[in-house]
Amino acid sequence: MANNPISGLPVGVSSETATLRRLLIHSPDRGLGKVVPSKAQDWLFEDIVHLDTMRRKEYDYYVKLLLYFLDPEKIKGKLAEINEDPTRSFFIPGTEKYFASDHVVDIQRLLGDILEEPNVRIKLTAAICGIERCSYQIQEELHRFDAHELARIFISGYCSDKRMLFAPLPNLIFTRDIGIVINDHILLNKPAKAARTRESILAQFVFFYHPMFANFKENIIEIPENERHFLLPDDEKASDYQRCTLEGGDVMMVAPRHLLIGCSERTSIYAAQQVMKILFDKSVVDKITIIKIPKKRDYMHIDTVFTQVRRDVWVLLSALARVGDEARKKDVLHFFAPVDVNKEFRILQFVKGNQQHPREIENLEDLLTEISQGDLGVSGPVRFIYSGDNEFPYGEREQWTDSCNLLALRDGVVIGYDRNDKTLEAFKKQGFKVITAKRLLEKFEHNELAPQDLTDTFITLPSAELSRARGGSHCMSMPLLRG
Ligand SMILES: NC(=[NH2+])NCCC[C@H](N)C(=O)O
Repeated sequence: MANNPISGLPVGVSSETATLRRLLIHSPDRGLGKVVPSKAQDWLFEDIVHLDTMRRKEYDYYVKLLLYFLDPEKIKGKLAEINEDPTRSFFIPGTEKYFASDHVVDIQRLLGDILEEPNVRIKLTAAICGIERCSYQIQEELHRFDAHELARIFISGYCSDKRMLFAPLPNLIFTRDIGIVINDHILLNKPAKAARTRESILAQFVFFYHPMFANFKENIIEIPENERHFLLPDDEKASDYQRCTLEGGDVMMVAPRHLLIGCSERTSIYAAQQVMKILFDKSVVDKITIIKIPKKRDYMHIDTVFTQVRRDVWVLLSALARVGDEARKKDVLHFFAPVDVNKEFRILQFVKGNQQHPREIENLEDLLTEISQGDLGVSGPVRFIYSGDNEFPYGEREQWTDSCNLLALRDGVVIGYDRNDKTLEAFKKQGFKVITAKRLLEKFEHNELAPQDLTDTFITLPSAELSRARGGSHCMSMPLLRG
């Protein structure tokens, strides 16, 4: 492989808030600018986006922040030059000025690397052309492109000669969903939505063929399908007990031996069971808690409903929590409410060796308190910050724009969207400092502050365009190494 691809680096995630050292991301690519209104919803966006704004004024800040925290040498002192470059070449894998960090890694770069190998290129081209039903002629034409351009085509569907060969992958920016590092294992997803199928083929090739994961090949887990899966009705019509789908936003590595799996619109109970069996058999974890949430577009994955901020602080949506439940029970109407509303939310905890006797946990706060105190050794109280400060109607409004979907750079230092005002107020009330990404980067660049000095801080990311894609900073990250 040319250009010295990164090889054999460590992989390991055992918590949600230990210092983030390496992660997989994907900068919005040209495919996002090709989404047409009639397909936006099918492609899991609520609207079309303005690509240039999304990149320059929003996502690029995310990358700059990540670099400052994880790989400062790549960025320190260069901010003005980067900001002034109209080509954004610093952010584009395969170009001369690309930041090429081994800590903040764009999956597009890894894809470009593996496509340098003739054997991989032939196999992957055939696989993509197969699922996208390309003609033989197109398959032949694709061999003309160099590796990095081919990676761009596979991701964006768009060819530099202005042809669209197949649909873009606008959701690849949500790298969280393609796979999950569970201790020293990597679990690959099985997407529920057709719009995300090509993503998982690309991910499968990257994890199996890129030298970066060479030492982990034995530790890559693919979820076995239902033996009779080919008899099941198409997509979502199959029942939760037969269909095998799982997306990374539903899997949270909260403590070294404890994994959470959400069963949701995207992750089926069947898949959760398969994963539990494999992880217990391999002894990767000892405890798995399954959180069943209503299958609703707004909830999608469990990480849209809660994420961890600090060992003893969590942000969550009250509607699915004890607080919301207590509020509902204050009047008598709940006696008449459709039973399924409550039944759709359930928490069951399974312990290795005793899977037949799961323990029911009544609400989210109890579970999260147990994790903080029982698994992570917190001795004091555990605090909860509610979306929209639990004030009607801001809880739901702000959850919709990812108030509960935060990425911890380290314990207590998180990145989230700037638009969720009430949630930000709630963070301030709990003693968190709030600072914009832009301001923070200026302070870093002028040596007024260093990343390691920050404590209890919420860094806000501009989000007018990004939030239309229905995912926040937690979704936009696949941590590879923490701690
Ligand atoms: N982990 C997450 N919550 N990811 C959000 C993914 C959003 C994306 N538009 C989808 O619907 O698939």
